[in-house]
Amino acid sequence: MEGKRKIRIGILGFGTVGQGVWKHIKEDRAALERRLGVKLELVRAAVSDLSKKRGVKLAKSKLTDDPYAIVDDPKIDIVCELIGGTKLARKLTLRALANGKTVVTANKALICEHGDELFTAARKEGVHYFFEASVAGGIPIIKTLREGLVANRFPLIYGILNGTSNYILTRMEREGLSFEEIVGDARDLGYVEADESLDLDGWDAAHKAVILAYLAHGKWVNLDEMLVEGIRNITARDVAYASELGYKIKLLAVIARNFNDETLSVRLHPALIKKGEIMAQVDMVFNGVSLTGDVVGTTLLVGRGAGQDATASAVISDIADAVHAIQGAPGPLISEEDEDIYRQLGEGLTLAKPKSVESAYYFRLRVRDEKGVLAKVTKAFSDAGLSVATMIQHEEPSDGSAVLLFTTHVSNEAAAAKAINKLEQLDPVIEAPFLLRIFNAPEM
Ligand SMILES: NC(=O)C1=CN([C@@H]2O[C@H](COP(=O)(O)OP(=O)(O)OC[C@H]3O[C@@H](n4cnc5c(N)ncnc54)[C@H](OP(=O)(O)O)[C@@H]3O)[C@@H](O)[C@H]2O)C=CC1
Ligand SMILES: N[C@@H](CCO)C(=O)O
Repeated sequence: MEGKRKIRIGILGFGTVGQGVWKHIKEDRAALERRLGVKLELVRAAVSDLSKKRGVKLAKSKLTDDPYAIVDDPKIDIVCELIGGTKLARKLTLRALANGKTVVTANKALICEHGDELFTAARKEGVHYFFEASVAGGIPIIKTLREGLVANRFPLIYGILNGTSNYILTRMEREGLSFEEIVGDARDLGYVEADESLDLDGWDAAHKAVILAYLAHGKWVNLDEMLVEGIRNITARDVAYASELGYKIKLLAVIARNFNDETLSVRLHPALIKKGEIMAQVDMVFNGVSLTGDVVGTTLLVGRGAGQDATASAVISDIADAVHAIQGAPGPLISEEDEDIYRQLGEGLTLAKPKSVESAYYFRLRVRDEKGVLAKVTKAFSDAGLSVATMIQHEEPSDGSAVLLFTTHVSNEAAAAKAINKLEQLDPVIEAPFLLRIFNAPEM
């Protein structure tokens, strides 16, 4: 392989991930250079506040508060966009690509919103845009999907794609705390997005689900066409109730394609999964992705989904691919820039309406503990078209109320919404009814 003897890297953003990338390239430079056959130079990193104290120390000359000094620097070959957000990051990425640089990113929000434009720009400029760290942190899911499992079509991909939510749900389960009591620790560990609603309201995992759906099925799904629900409304009691029923609560992305009627459904919501499932053992900051391919069967990948080191590992793997591409090696086996391949994958595919998505359900109701209440509640379920599978009652002697927990047989979102509406109107129901979906993983 011929090409440059030295590859120069500029980093946009020197926060959790940017510092991790810098630190590991510096610490592991000799081994990396041996493997890649080139020298690596970390040229500069851009930040917004030059005076901020940072864990990874840099000479003053290596930091700039002008990100354009990186994307416009003719000496820099690879730009790592680790700023986050979608406005400035988009501008800088387009500018770096237009300047002929290879760009590596961990920014799932940006790809979800502007992936098409950015892939087109990379294709036009004859460079690559790499994004392994954008989904599931350190798990090499992008490479697995487009290279290792290239022989497959995927009826089902599901998993835990947000480290922050999984960390919070795990500690709620283990320590009985509320999520407000735990989120600060997740922040300190560097898991939480600058805009934490991305993690807590499900958007971050939804962005990742959109990216996986595109890679597997060639279709960009708009977030407003998806069911997206985060973990904010889950109480420590729901976690305990779920446990009593034999389940754990996980924030799950589910990407299901029906190859008979060519519909695709992409959704993201907390779900009860049986404690015995391997996915239920994926705890703390770990993510898990289960891919069912028509050739391979089911493959499950588990690893750290957020945090400095795991994410740096994924970014550096992209830097290695970028070095190879710059040195003239062929690009990825199937790259997102091969738009024809992706167009063909998604041809004729329609998006299932969120209301038609099928699931079994868990309902929590607080009712006045009085005669006839159960009959009213079960009638509401049956009028909505839901069939009850199990029921548990917890008495609250302090105020004479009772908490009723129901699970249902498989139905759909339209029926579940109808049930909520009917239950809300019942006089003995004294608190907003709450539901969660139950996800029954297919046999492996
Ligand atoms: N943290 C994680 O575990 C993971 C994060 N990601 C993604 O990686 C990206 C970075 O995340 P993370 O490192 O956590 O974020 P941080 O908030 O820790 O870091 C962001 C960095 O960008 C810098 N920055 C922000 N605005 C500007 C600007 N206008 N000009 C120059 N620099 C700017 C900040 O500067 P300053 O330091 O001065 O404020 C900071 O150094 C995001 O897209 C995120 O979604 C992906 C996987 C895991
Ligand atoms: N905030 C994200 C970072 C990794 O993408 C998470 O918690 O999963």
